[in-house]
Amino acid sequence: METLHVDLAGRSYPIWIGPGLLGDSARWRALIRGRQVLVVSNTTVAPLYLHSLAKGLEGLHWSSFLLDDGETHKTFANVGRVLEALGELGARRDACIVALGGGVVGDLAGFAAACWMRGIDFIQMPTTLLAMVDSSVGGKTGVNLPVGKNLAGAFHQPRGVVADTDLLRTLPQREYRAGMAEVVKGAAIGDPDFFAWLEANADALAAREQAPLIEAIARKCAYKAGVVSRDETEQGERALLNLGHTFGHAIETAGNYSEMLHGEAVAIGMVLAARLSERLGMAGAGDTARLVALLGRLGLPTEPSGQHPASRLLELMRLDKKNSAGTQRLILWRGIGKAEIVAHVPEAAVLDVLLPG
Ligand SMILES: NC(=O)c1ccc[n+]([C@@H]2O[C@H](COP(=O)([O-])OP(=O)(O)OC[C@H]3O[C@@H](n4cnc5c(N)ncnc54)[C@H](O)[C@@H]3O)[C@@H](O)[C@H]2O)c1
Ligand SMILES: O=C(O)C(=O)C[C@@H](O)[C@H](O)[C@H](O)COP(=O)(O)O
Ligand SMILES: [Zn+2]
Repeated sequence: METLHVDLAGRSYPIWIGPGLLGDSARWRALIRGRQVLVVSNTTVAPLYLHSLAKGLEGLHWSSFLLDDGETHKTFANVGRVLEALGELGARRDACIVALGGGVVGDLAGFAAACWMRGIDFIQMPTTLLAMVDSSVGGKTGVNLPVGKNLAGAFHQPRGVVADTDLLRTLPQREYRAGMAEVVKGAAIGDPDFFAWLEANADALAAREQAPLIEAIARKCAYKAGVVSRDETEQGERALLNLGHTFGHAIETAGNYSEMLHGEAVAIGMVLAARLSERLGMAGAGDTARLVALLGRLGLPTEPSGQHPASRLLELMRLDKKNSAGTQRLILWRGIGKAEIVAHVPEAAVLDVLLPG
């Protein structure tokens, strides 16, 4: 098992990564301070794993709330339903939410925890690769709105992250690949050695071999934990974790959150950001080629589907949270491991990379 930490003054928390952690309740139960627990999960994950979690909750006053499955259910209305479930539990300020699921469950349950009585504890129990390497760490919680992705939310850190890698055995292949996009992203932003390691281990990772998989999860989490510890609320460096996301979120929103998975949209978004960096003279074509090749070997898409007009995607990008006073701020790069925040990116150049061919 690997143990990492997010270091925040007075609110530091552990990230545990490895097999058998769901059954190791002696470890994670110590994170629960009160007697009341609401487990938030979904209709796919709960039948697989809620019974194992329940064994560790014996003696506590707990209930569960199950979301319907999918990104389209990461909504404000469902936050309201979780809050109602907390009301039915009679949740006090020392109650705790346990988020058992992928990034949709984790983001939404975390946001509900931030709202109930202005903030109660929650624990992230990620069950997808994407949630283990990214969404469970760092305290970004929230929901989608029809006009844009993650536009309502709060920074609210969990008490801890319990990433039981055994749970990945039931994860569908397409979801596994999508999680790999966020692993590649971490390396592409700031860790060229990790990128080279991913290139060397791409076949083993694509084949879901356990040892390199656990190493990849731990390396990505260590990278993200460092960034979050230095810049919890995205005043600067943390924005780099958005590489590929301004494009990716526009692609997800244009498809009403149902055409493409988050990780797939991010993979395409990173390639578009790399091409834009080339066009602006910041990076060379060789770096884009390495990125495209690695994503391709991991089974990820690297080209937009062409289903949505470039003008529509550009319009959606204008509502990105990183923009200010009419200025498009994007995360671009100077090559592998060297991402930068760039303001005043000319819209014509953005449109150029969005246009097909
Ligand atoms: N907060 C953050 O920092 C952050 C970071 C990255 C992504 N996100 C968000 O995360 C979301 C995407 O998360 P995701 O990729 O985990 O998607 P998801 O939560 O929709 O889960 C993917 C699918 O896998 C299923 N599933 C989950 N665990 C399973 C398991 N062990 N076995 C079988 N099936 C399983 C789910 O039911 C779902 O169908 C997006 O909303 C994205 O915006 C947030
Ligand atoms: O943790 C972060 O910071 C990230 O940006 C991680 C992203 O992978 C993630 O998709 C996040 O939800 C995006 O946040 P947003 O603020 O751009 O909506
Ligand atoms: Zn992401």
